[in-house]
Formats: sequence, structure tokens, C-alpha cells
Amino acid sequence: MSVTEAEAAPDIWCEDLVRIFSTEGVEVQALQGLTLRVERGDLVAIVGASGSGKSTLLTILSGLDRPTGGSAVVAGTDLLTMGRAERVRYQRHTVGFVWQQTSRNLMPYLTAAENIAVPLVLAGAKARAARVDELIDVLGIGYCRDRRPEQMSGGEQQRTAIAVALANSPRVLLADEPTGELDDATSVEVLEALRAASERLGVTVLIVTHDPTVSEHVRRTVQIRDGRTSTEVLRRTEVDHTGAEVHVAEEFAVMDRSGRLQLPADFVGALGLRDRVRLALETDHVGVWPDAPTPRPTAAEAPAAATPPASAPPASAPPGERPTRRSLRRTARTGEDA
Ligand SMILES: Nc1ncnc2c1ncn2[C@@H]1O[C@H](COP(=O)(O)OP(=O)(O)OP(=O)(O)O)[C@@H](O)[C@H]1O
Repeated sequence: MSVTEAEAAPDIWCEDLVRIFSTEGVEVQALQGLTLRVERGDLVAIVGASGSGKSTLLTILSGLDRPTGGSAVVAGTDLLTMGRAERVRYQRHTVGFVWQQTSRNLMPYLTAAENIAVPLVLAGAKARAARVDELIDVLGIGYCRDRRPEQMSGGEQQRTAIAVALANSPRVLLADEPTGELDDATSVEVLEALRAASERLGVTVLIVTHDPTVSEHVRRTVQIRDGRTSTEVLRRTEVDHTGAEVHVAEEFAVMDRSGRLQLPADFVGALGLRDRVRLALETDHVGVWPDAPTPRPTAAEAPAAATPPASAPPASAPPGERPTRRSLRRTARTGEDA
């Protein structure tokens, strides 16, 4: 790979990632062909219900676990093939980690500044004092510099933990429920600290969370369902015709290389889609209909489309009604393999 190619490569790239756990003869597919691409310097939240595979993904990306199959490359390191020595280097220099439990991130008998210096000492880094000062400034914890964790609030401890994780200048910062033990106001402080780290230090940040409010503080939220990325929400700020700033959130379904995508649960529920659905390829979108005999829709009733709602095409008739517009009709199965 040339230098230019390496610079253009995403910092996190997973394709068809599979992790199967076998316990007492029972297999659990925690990741079932997950695809994820995170560009350098991005700040992304991964959200999903309990058991959807978030922690499994994070444990693989942190180099603590190895996937069963697929591809996973982080900042140029292939996680499926890396050896033991490379793994130590990877965990020390390529990725930083912040855990949910504030107590797990910091040594209780050291001050904030001493905690931040620990990874620098272990890595034999030079100019340690200057790096500690820089991180204390970026995370806004100057007033906690000489305090031990028990003398800090949960939010201050997490901001110090972020500084510790960033000490050796990792390319990627992984945070597992970093606001899980915090109240709303303190959560916002921690999320803003992660955003500052991303913007001022150029680090790529991946936050795994249950907390729906986290999505409001990141540009991109990826939803995991049943071990696969299912939908993504992208947020941006626009200026409307009156000159006012408006926040726009657009939801997309994620499609893998084989063309598989998960319809959002509310789309499936709204039309009672189950087992098999009818598909129709239109010139600019794909229509999806229940398999059951469909009553003729009124003008106000639009069928579900597998394209993003924000750019949803005009309503079209169910299969069989306007044959001239259609070049392909199929029946597909919903459920596990849809
Ligand atoms: N070591 C393991 N052995 C067996 N099954 C496991 C193991 N780790 C995870 N699983 C299973 O894999 C699936 C995904 O688990 P995972 O912990 O990744 O989900 P999660 O989205 O992080 O959930 P939570 O939000 O509750 O932490 C679950 O069904 C879980 O029971």
C-alpha cells in the first residue's frame, strides 16, 4: 500500500465480521457478518439493544478477542492475522480504551497528572511533562491535576481516563459506555471532551452505548441489530432560507456487499411484513410489499421503500398494477436471512 493509499484508508474497516461463541456445545453468533467503515478523525456512536453484539465488536477492535471470520483492519493493522508482539504494540500505540466503570480506568493512589503519565512511562516516551500538560488542557481538567480519583467527580474521572487513553497518541479511541455511570449533565461534559479530543488531536473515536442522547452529540450513529449494522443516522447543520441554523438528521439502511439490508423494525411493524415480501425494482428505488393479497391502496397510502425515508420516491402501485414501469419482480424472505 502506498503512503497516499494508507492515508486514504479508513481507520476502522470491518467486512463480513463474524464471531461465534461455543459454550457447552451451544453456538451463539454474536456477530453475523457485520460491516463497518469509520474514516480517519470521525466521531461515531454505535448503538443497539442488549445482546446485539456491541461489546463483542469493541473487544475485537481493542485486540482483546479474535473474530471467527471476515475482515477487520484498524489503522492498517489486520486484526485477524496479527501476532502476539504486534498485538502488544497495537494495544499500546494504535488504540486507546475507556471503560464504563470509572474505577477501572484510573489507579486510585495516583493523581490525575500521574495517571496520565503512566502509559508514557511504560512506553519509554520522551517529553512526558509536555504531553501530560497538552492532554490536561484538551480535556479541561487543569483544576484536577493534583487530585486522586476519589477527590474527583465521575465526569472528571472519565475525562482523566480519556487523557490516559490518549497519552501514547493512539490513532483510534474506543469507549465502552463512557457515560453509563453518569447523570445527564455530566454525560454531556464527557461527550464534549471526546469531541474535543477528536477535533483537536485528530483521533478517530468510536463510542459504544445504550444511551440514546449520545447520538445527539455525534455526527454519525450506527445501529447494530442481531450482530449486523442495520441503520445509520447522519447529522449535519444547515442554514435555512431565513438564515437560521437547523439540525438535520437523515436515516440510512446499511447494505452489505451481498445486497443484504435490514428494514427498520418500525417499517416492518407498520406493514406487518413477515416471512416473505414482494420486491419490485423501479427505475430509482426498490419497492417492498407484504406477500398477503394486498387491497388496492388509496392515494394517501404509500408502500414501504427500501430507500432512505428522506429521499423516499413517490408512491408506486403494488406489483401487478402498472406492469410497464417494472423490469423485475421478486418475492424475498424476511427474518434471519433477509
Ligand atoms: N464469551 C461469550 N460466550 C458466549 N456467548 C457470548 C459471549 N460474549 C457474548 N456472548 C453472546 O453474544 C451476544 C452478543 O453479546 P454482546 O455482549 O456483544 O452484546 P451487547 O450488545 O454488548 O449487549 P449489552 O449492551 O447488554 O452489553 C449475546 O447473545 C451474548 O450472550
